[in-house]
Parts: sequence; C-alpha cells; structure tokens
Amino acid sequence: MTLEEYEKVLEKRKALLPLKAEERKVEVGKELRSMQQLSVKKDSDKVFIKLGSDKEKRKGNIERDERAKKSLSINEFLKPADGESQKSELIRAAMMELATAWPWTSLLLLATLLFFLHNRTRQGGGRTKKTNKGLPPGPPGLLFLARFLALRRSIFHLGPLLRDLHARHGPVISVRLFNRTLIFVADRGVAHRVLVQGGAAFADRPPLAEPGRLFTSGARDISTSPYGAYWRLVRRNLAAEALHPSRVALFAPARRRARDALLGDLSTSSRNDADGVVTVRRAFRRAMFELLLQMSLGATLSPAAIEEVQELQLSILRSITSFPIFSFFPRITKRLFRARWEGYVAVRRRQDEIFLPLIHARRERRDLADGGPPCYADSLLALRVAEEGGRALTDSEVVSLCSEFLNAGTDTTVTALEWIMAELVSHPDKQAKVYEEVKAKPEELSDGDLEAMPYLKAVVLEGLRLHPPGHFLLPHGVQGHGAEIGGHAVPKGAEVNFLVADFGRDEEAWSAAREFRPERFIEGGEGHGVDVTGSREIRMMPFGAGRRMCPGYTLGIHHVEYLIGSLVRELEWLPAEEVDLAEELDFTTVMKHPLRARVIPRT
Ligand code: HEM
Repeated sequence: MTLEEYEKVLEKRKALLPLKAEERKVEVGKELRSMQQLSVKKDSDKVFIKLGSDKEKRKGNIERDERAKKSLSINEFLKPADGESQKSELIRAAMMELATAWPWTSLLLLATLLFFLHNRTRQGGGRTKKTNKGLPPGPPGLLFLARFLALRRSIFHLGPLLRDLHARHGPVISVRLFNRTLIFVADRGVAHRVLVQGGAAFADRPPLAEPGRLFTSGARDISTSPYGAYWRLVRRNLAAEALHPSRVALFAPARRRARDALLGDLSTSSRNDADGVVTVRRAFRRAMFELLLQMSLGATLSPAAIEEVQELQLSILRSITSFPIFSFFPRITKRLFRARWEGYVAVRRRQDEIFLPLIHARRERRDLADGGPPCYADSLLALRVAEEGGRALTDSEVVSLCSEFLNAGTDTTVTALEWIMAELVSHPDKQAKVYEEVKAKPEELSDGDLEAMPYLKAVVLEGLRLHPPGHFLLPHGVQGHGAEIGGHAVPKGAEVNFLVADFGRDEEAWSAAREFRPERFIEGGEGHGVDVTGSREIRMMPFGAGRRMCPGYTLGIHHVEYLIGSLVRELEWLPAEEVDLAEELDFTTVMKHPLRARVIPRT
C-alpha cells in the first residue's frame, strides 16, 4: 500500500472513530520502550521488528519461540486500533512507509522514534510549544520524513510534495525533523525580502554534514563556508581574479578549442550512428569540463585522465543529492554504511592524488614567472588569510576550491545547454531565428558579436527561466540568534530553501508561463530588461539573489550564449524523435530522457 492509499484509508476511518488518543499513545510508548534493541528484516514484502538484544540472543537467553512471540510484523505493529488519534495515525503511516521503503533507514528511524516518543511521553505527550512557537506552518515532521525517505534521495527531490504542502499551508512552510528545522519559501516577494532586503540575515549556510565536509575540507570552499571573513576572502578572490572579464578574455583560445572539439565530437558521433543521431549530454559535458579544467588548474589532461576526473567530480556532486545518511548519528552511520563512507574517502584521496601534482606544477611555474594565462589555482596560491595570521591556503583548501569551480560551472552550464537545445529542436521556427541572427557573424563569436544578438540572448534567458538548472538554491542559513520570514520566527540553525523553478513559472509574473517564448525578452516584451540578479524584483532567479548569488553568472551566461550560437551556426538540429521534456533530478534538474537529435552540418 502506498502512503497516499494509506492516508485515504485513515481519512475514512477518522470519520468513524472516537478519539482516545492518550490511552493509545501510552500503549505505543510502552511497547516501544520494551524494546531493548531493534532489528528490522525485510522478508519478501513483510517487515519484522525483532525485540531483544543481540547479547541476549547470543547467550541463548531468548528462546527461538519466545523471540518469535516477541516478533511482530510491522503491519501488525502499525495497525491502527480503535481510539487512534490522527497524530498517532500519521506517525504510524510514516513508519509504515519507511519500513517498506528502506529497512536500514527504518531501523535508524525507529530508534529515533523511540527517542521522540519517549520525550513526548515525558512531556505529557504535548508538542514542544516553546521551540515551535512562531514557526511557519507545516506538516508533521515524521510524515514529511516518511515521504522524503520513500524517495530515497535528497531534499531536492521534493518538488511535487512541497507544492502540495504550500497549497495547504501557505507560501512559507516549516518542517521540524528532530533537531533540524527546514523552511521552504514559495513566494517571490517573500524571497526578495529575505535574500535581497534582508541583507546578511540569511546569507549564512547551515552546518555541513558528511560527506560534504570531507569534500570541502571542512566547509572551506565558497558555497559551503559560513558567512564571514574567510567566505568574503575566497569569494572576492574568485570574482576579482578568475572571473574578472579581462581574465576570462584570456581564455578565448581555450573556449575556441572546446567549441571545435564539441563540433567535431557531434559530427563524428552522428556519422558513426546509423541514423545520424547524437545524444548530446556527454559531448556537452566533456567540452565544458575541459574548458573549466583549463580555467581552474591551467591543465590539459589526456582523454583518459579527463574521463577519470570527470567521474570523480560526478561522484562528489551525486553525494550532495543522495540521501544524507551521515547527517543522522554520523558515528553510527559511518560504521553501518562503512562501504559507502570508505568509497567517499577513496574519491577524495584520488582527487588529491590527481589535483595536487597539477597545483604544485602551477606553484613552480609561478615562481619561474612562466607564461600561459593565469588560472584560478594561481590566484589561490597567492592568497593570504589575514584573519588567520596571514597564512597561505592549505593544499587541501586549494583542491576543494578548484573542485568547486569545476563542479559549480560544469553541470549547471551543461544542463542549461541541453534544455535550450531541446527547446530549439522542438521549435524549428525559433531555431531558424537564431540562425538568421548568427549566420552573418564570423565563425568565432566575440563578446561584441554576442552583444549584438538580442534573439540569441532572449533564447538563453527563456531557457533559464523555464528550465533553471537548480530547482532550489543551495540551502541558506540564518545569521545571529534567528530571524523572521513573513511574520514567522526562523531559529538559528534552520535551513531556508527557495523554490526557484516555481518563481520562473509563476503565471502571475509571466503570461503562458509554461511555454517557451523567447520573444518575451525582446524589446517591447513583458520580460525585456528583466533583472536576472533579482536585486529590484524577483521574477526569475536561476542564479539566486542577494549576497550568496552565484558569482559565476556572467561566465555561465557567456558560455551558454557562445556555445548555443556556435552550435546553431554550424549545425542544423532536427528531432530524432518527439522531444520529451520530462524532468529528473541529478545534481541539477536534467532531462529525464537525454536529448537525442539529428545534426546536419550547414552548408
Ligand atoms: C548556467 C550556469 C550557472 C548556474 C545556473 C548557476 C547557479 C547557481 C546557483 C543557483 C547558486 C546558489 C545561490 C544561492 O545559494 O543563493 C550558485 C552558487 C555558486 N555558483 Fe553558480 N551557477 C552557474 C555557473 C557558475 C560558474 C561558471 C561558476 C564558477 C566557475 C559558479 C560558481 C558558483 C559558486 C562559487 C557559488 C557559491 C556562492 C556562495 O555561496 O557565495 N557558478 N550558482
């Protein structure tokens, strides 16, 4: 039975049953407390909770039959009885969903539920009014958690569930999960007040769990580091050095190489395929990755090495969106999920093995004042942390920052490219308009050429509005002792999330919001002159807004415009089959069915 089906049954039953909540709660509490140790075994589709400690079992103190007597199927255990309160029902529903979704998680969560119910019983079964007072409304934490775990992925998979919750509870909702408070903001005006008008109040990041700490040298990269002097230092360095327009201009030859390699790759793949069809994502990714590798580490690697580094970086990204098991009781979970933890450690070790020689080579080149455009690693090696006695960055910090540069700039850009090409393949008229604009330009598109192509720019903006690569921002944290959102209290330590995709698709801000209409960004259109940084008003925010806004947004837009312009200039894009715009979360929100297209060189 799915949770939805179960909820329907509960709804029906609720109307019939008299409520005797306290009696039932005490019974549940007793039953749970009587368990000294829980183990959960999934046996075909039945899940059993076994009672009694392992030690006792080893000693043979519990006879087989006696243990069997103490075992009960989770369905039995969770079966609602007469007099069930709605809350207990929801908790049971949550547990049931968990149990059928993931036995290991159930074990952990059952243990936590024990703790939770124990505390509730001690407090007379009441809610902890003191801590919850003033929080935005929201669903019971366990029910939310059950659904979240049923997805077995990260919080970023929650789009549809969140939309449902916002419809019920309003534009700002909160969910309390044990010691964590998650806030979700689905209103553009509120987001503007929080991110832009709120100044630094929400510019922090929430504390980072593993394996995030492992991959960021303990939150020492830009995106995870707390709001403060170190964050300011590394962020300013990125903006003033590697992302400075004069520095970006020096990488024009690298961009050209990436474009040529991409066009070659697509043409060869289409020639090799019997139907002349290419699946574009892999080729886009390789081109972007090679370019950013040049910009971050100043390195050109062999194809095999690039392949390996790409895989390492992908596994780091996926660790961010996979189920955050190590944020629950890390000491225990690192033992329980030893293989997974050791896998992460091995990835980080291998990343050090590959990145460090490249970084050391840059250090030597710098000492010798050797040529080549200065890369991001060069600026990091020259950086000094004034607040920490003027020390240089550690090797580990440099690796994490270069890794962040690669990850922040590759997937986001590739995802934007794929969605935009998908829209151009399904709208040949709009592709033709881009071609009309670009065909008069030289093969190598300069910054000036791109500035003079309003339709291409409109296509890119429309792609970012309708298909923002990130459907959420990175979670924001709260400065000081807490803050306020829309009249509700937000405690220190809370994670604040924003529903980016919903903002760009808001029918109140955009006409025919679900349709791909680049014309809206052309002079006279409703979106002409839109402020993509959201500083005046948020109508779309693919790069966030306020102090934590993406520092790489101009580079990201530049790469997308340059590559879309070049791809349409050199190749005609035809559908291989009907383009399916279904979405799926990878690190970014990608096309569930990767774009396949027939590409024909333009004559
Ligand atoms: C189309 C391309 C890109 C998109 C859609 C994008 C989007 C985003 C978003 C939504 C955020 C989170 C903002 C927040 O939490 O409020 C972010 C943060 C960030 N992005 Fe980008 N990004 C792109 C390209 C890049 C590039 C090319 C770089 C650098 C090479 C970059 C570096 C960063 C960094 C360092 C942060 C963290 C900022 C902080 O915490 O202070 N991004 N980006």
